[in-house]
This record gives sequence, C-alpha cells and structure tokens, in this order.
Amino acid sequence: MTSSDMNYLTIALPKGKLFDLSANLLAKVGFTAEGLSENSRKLVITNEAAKIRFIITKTQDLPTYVEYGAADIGIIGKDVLLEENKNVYELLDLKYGFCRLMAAVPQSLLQEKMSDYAHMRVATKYPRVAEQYFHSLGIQMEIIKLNGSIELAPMVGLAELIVDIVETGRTLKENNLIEVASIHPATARLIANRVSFKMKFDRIHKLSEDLKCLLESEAK
Ligand SMILES: Nc1ncnc2c1ncn2[C@@H]1O[C@H](COP(=O)(O)OP(=O)(O)OP(=O)(O)O)[C@@H](O)[C@H]1O
Ligand SMILES: O=P(O)(O)OC[C@H]1O[C@H](OP(=O)(O)OP(=O)(O)O)[C@H](O)[C@@H]1O
Repeated sequence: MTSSDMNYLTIALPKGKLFDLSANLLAKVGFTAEGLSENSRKLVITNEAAKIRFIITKTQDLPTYVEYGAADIGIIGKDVLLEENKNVYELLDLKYGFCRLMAAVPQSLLQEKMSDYAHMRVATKYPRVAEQYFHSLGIQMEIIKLNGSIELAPMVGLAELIVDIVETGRTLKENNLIEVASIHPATARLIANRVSFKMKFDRIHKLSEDLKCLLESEAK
C-alpha cells in the first residue's frame, strides 16, 4: 500500500495522548472510519465509501510515514516535528495538545545561570532539540537519550538535567524538579507529504480549510 494510490487519502494518526482528540476532530469534518480506535489492534482502517484510509503509528515514527508518502497527511505534536526534523509540510496548528519543551533540574542542583550547567548530563527523549538548544547557548552538554519517565534520571544520578515536555507541571513538582529554561511551545499540527500535497491538493486543501473553519468556530 502506498499513497501513490490516487483514489485514497491516507491519514496517519499517532497512538497515545493525541489519538482521541485527533480522531474526534477529523470525524467532525467527515473523516472517519468504522472501527477507528486506539485500542484496536488493526493498524490500517479503511472507509471504502469515502476513500479514506487511516494508519495508526507510534508517535515518534509518524513524521517518517508522512515524509516517505506511506501516509499523505498526519497529525502530530510540534515537539515530535522539531525532534524528527522530517521533510514534510506543516499545514495547520490544530490548537490542542498544549505543552512546552523545557529544561529542568533538581532543586539541589539549581545554578545561577545556564552556563553553570556546562558539561553536565542531560537526559531526554528529545536529543536533537536538547543538542540544538544548548548549542545555541554555546554550552556543551552530554546528552543521554531515554524513551520515557525522563524525570527519573536526575533522581537516581543518571543525569543532572532533563529536557522534556511539561503540561500542567505536576510531574516536575512531584519529582522536585525546577524548570530552568523554556525551549519551545508545542501543539498538535496537521502535516502533509510534499508530493501528496501537490497530487491530492483539492482533498488535502479542503480538509485543511474545513478544519481551520471548525477550529475558528469552536474558539468563538
Ligand atoms: N502532558 C503531556 N504529556 C505528554 N504529551 C503531551 C502532553 N500534553 C500534550 N502532549 C502531546 O501529546 C503527544 C503525544 O504524547 P504521548 O505521551 O502519547 O507520546 P508517546 O511518545 O507516544 O508516549 P509513549 O512513548 O509513552 O507511548 C506529545 O508528543 C505532545 O505533543
Ligand atoms: O506537566 P505534566 O502535566 O505532569 O505532564 C508532563 C509529563 O507527561 C509526559 O510524560 P508521559 O505521560 O507521556 O510519559 P513518559 O514520561 O513515559 O513519556 C512528559 O514526558 C512528562 O513526564
């Protein structure tokens, strides 16, 4: 299956926190399929009548599916887009999934200025974002890539700092971590494969416009 199948529009949705919000939003503009659920073990769900195909991916892999055209479009957090840095079009800010990328340290390691953290270890799920951020400050750090529960790393001496996303701040607070730098805000984005955007322009453009109108009307 490839999106070169001109009859279908293939939409990638990520498992996890953005799945339900994204599936519900798309349903409101008529893009849905029977059995579309994060809990389903089916990874490809097709609506034959509407010529829509959904694929369900791991969050971090979604931009890769869209870059290679295995999906025409997808929905993914800006944090993941910044980290994965794939060659895709970002069409629309969907204004949900609010969080921000930031750096934090345990209270006991708090320094006066960012340069005081030079050469310390940073645990993160976002090594590229972390590397770029510290590089932009002219600070060299040792980046340690982890896949989750990042807040654990400073508590057990794996790293001094973390770079992660924060939403409510509850996880930081419960683990005695203090935010020392805000790196980038993030929300869910509609993205498109560059070739698909040209070849299936009418469908993708209409979907993007319909979503934009819906978000504007819901914001009123
Ligand atoms: N509190 C939050 N925690 C995590 N992600 C959030 C939060 N708020 C918004 N988001 C957004 O939701 C996206 C998906 O989060 P989720 O935790 O499902 O990611 P994941 O990497 O798939 O998780 P896991 O690796 O645990 O399966 C994030 O990339 C981010 O854009
Ligand atoms: O500010 P808060 O509202 O507390 O949310 C932030 C937390 O949520 C995310 O973790 P997630 O639940 O995705 O688990 P993970 O650490 O395994 O990625 C993120 O990595 C933080 O740990």
